[in-house]
Amino acid sequence: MDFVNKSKTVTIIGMGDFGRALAKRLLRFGYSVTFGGLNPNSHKISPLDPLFSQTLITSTKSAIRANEVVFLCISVVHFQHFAEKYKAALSRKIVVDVSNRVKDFYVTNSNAEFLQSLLPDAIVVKAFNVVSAYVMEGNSVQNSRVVPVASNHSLARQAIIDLGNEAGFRPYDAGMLSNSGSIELNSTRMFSKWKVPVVTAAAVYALWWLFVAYVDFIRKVNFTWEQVFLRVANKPLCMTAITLLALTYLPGCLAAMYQLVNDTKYHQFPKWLDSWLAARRQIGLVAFALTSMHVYISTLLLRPTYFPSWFNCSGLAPGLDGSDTWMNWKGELSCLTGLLGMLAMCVLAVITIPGVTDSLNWAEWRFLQSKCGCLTLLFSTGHAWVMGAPVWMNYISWVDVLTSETFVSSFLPALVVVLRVIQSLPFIRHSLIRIRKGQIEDNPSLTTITTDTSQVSRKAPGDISKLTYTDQTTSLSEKQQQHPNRTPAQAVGSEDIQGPSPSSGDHSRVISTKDSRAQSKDILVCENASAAKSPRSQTVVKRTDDDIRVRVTNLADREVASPLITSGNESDSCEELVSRV
Ligand SMILES: NC(=O)C1=CN([C@@H]2O[C@H](COP(=O)(O)OP(=O)(O)OC[C@H]3O[C@@H](n4cnc5c(N)ncnc54)[C@H](OP(=O)(O)O)[C@@H]3O)[C@@H](O)[C@H]2O)C=CC1
Ligand SMILES: [Cu+2]
Repeated sequence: MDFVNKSKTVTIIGMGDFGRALAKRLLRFGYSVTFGGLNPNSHKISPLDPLFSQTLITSTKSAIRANEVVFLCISVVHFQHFAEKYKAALSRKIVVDVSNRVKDFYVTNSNAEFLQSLLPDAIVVKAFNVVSAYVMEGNSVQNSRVVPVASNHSLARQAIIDLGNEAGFRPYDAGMLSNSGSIELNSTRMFSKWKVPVVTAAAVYALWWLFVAYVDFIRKVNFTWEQVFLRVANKPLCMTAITLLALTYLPGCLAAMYQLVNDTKYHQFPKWLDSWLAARRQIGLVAFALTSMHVYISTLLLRPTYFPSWFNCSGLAPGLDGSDTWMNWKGELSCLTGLLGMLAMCVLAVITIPGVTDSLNWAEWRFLQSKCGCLTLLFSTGHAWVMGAPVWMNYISWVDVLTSETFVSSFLPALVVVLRVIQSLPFIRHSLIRIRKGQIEDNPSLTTITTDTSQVSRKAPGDISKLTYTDQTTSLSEKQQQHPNRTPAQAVGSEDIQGPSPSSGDHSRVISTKDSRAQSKDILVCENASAAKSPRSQTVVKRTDDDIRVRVTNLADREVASPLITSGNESDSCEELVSRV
């Protein structure tokens, strides 16, 4: 079987929306397509479309025979019927399963594994199910979709990755077919990363609403009910935005504190902190959306009757049109701090757009994230304080202060600012830099193992967030999502951790563990799992029949080591670890 598809010919079974869109994309990139369908004579392919003029449309059987690579663009519901009929013809062919889950049609594990069980002699590859027919058909290949490709056969997987690359996608090796379950789930699960941030925002907004209702309608009556839609609703909106902003930067401070307390970056964060770090991007974007709304509403209402303390008036005959009023320092400074905060937030939001993220190098991205984040917090807190501080001075009791909306809502952001200032003090900063560098003295017994994904069940990018990272203030899962072609190790700039690699496109999962028996600077080499040799050699590469390999290294390579995922015990030796992997 020729896995290098030099002839650039493929078969597509199913002339529905997806099959046609896929054919168009492949034809555009120089492939020849043979279509096979149930009814080759009644299909929706327009003979007038010049793209399809050279396309052969034939019976399913002839189409399968025509090429080594067969895209199966039919619903999973028809798999069984299809397989029964064409099992023999598909023997030793690469069958690409593009299907997504169908409600009420139950399959164990995944559609792809179901198909593989129906076609045991074929090589099933899961790919392209994350791309919609609409996107597939589109002309634009800029920012094209990241496509996970999974199969039990590494050469077939590579052939489809090559094809995806040629067709303008960003395919990546997603390991074994057993990972198709999460690939299929990730492509149909709705807004899974947004649920917690949105629910948190709604809960915070509801709490601030209750607070505002108590302060402005029960404790004192400051507004009429007619103003609840904009003027009053704008208050909890602003308070929620600033709280979410603080919640975006607080976990970074907590992570730094955790590292300082443990004096190492190689301790796993608690699970809640891990999830919180991974959700920062979404929380920040929700904060940005609410801030934008707050700015629009405030601009609509910006007049002396709504914000009397922001304006001076001549005092003679205040006109209804505000013609004899002008903004005082408080009004001007509130607006300025608010707008500067919004500007910094816009920069933060823009750099989360994948195209922009890709155009920045790691240093630029980190600089903007960190500095604009700090500025946003400072300006937003300043905005609340400019509005509130002149009033706080006149308060006589603590109850007044504690029922001040500006004071209460700016408490958390101010705390984050203070934490960040403390963490930037020279002696604390140096400790953090030392810890994050992962110096050898840190933990001289540390061992890192990388394994090829075909060995361990590799997670799709969405699931990589479940692995631990200790990457300064930036979550690995975040960078992994932004650079899905990088392995977790690569995501922190450790390209060479994989050592001598026969196929550079392979992705690795990094597992760390402690090896109390490994001596510092000793690296264990094993040509295969059962022959762990000298503890003073250079690299560990295990190759079995296919492409499975393991590399064990110790702290001599640690400056390129990735954030760590714990597996194994204190007492495990390298040999045991290798044999277990
Ligand atoms: N549409 C999309 O955006 C996406 C679709 N997918 C997946 O792609 C697959 C196809 O989807 P889509 O194109 O939208 O569906 P359609 O219903 O538009 O097309 C399905 C096609 O499959 C044909 N077909 C059904 N059974 C067989 C069979 N036994 N042999 C040959 N052909 C058969 C149908 O033929 P006939 O018309 O004669 O019944 C029809 O042309 C699905 O598994 C879906 O999950 C994945 C990602 C996105
Ligand atoms: Cu405001």
